[in-house]
Amino acid sequence: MQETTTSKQMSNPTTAAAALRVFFHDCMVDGCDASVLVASTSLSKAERDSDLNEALAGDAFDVVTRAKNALELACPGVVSCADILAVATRNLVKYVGGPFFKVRLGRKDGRESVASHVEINLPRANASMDQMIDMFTSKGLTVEELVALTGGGHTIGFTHCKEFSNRIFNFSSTSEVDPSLNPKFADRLRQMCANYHKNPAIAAFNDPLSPGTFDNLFFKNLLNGMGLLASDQIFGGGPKNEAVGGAICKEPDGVLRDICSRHGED
Ligand code: HEM
Ligand SMILES: [Ca+2]
Repeated sequence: MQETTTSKQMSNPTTAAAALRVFFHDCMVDGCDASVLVASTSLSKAERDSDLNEALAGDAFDVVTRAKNALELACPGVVSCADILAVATRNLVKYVGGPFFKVRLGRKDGRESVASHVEINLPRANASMDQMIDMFTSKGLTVEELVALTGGGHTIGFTHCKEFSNRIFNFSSTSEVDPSLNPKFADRLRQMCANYHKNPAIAAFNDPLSPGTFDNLFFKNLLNGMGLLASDQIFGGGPKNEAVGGAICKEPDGVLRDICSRHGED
């Protein structure tokens, strides 16, 4: 397993982010049961083919397939794809600088994969804070976990221009770009995405300062107006994001404010 994940990451450095997002999209929809890997049939449309999963990167599916093939040869019918996805993601996150943690095994692969379950369980880039909180707390995750997991997810990987184009082109009748964006960052994004209609594959780094490393720069970016997605920037709080109706740092109870100040200070 270790060998499969390491060699895949070395040959395709986008694999870690790909797997982490697929794991997130799997777990949020009917639990971590690998239902996101299941293919559609003529009778039913699977999660994989829902609109929200359209851009999941092929490297993630490939690394699971490779590990599954190797494990089936060694011990047929023992290790589930759900466990493989969990362990592969852990290994890959560690490889790009993240923490090591033990993964408890024994997940069973789901028999059901229903495309319509995706939309109600996963947030989009224009989700409000309340929608994100509702989705996470309905799975037993706290608000702090929502922020930590999203910061952990978006410290690596890419986002296609269409996910944030409304923030950099024709934002409102008074402003071309979202005022919560750092103006220089917005300029760079506008140049990069100028032709995104013609070339929808153009994508920007989620964390422009350290795109391939798992670290806490996501949080520092937010404080500088460099959250790529509107949903990310909501977590930034502070005066810059009043326009998008944040902010987690402004909560009076102190708990949420701690998350921002902790990451903003060090
Ligand atoms: C909670 C709100 C979240 C929203 C609205 C959101 C939304 C998005 C969107 C729109 C993209 C860009 C997809 C594309 O253009 O291809 C993306 C990428 C990504 N997300 Fe999230 N996400 C959220 C939370 C998370 C969490 C909790 C994780 C993991 C723990 C995560 C991991 C990732 C990763 C790794 C990528 C990059 C994928 C790649 O480069 O292949 N996200 N997310
Ligand atoms: Ca990073």
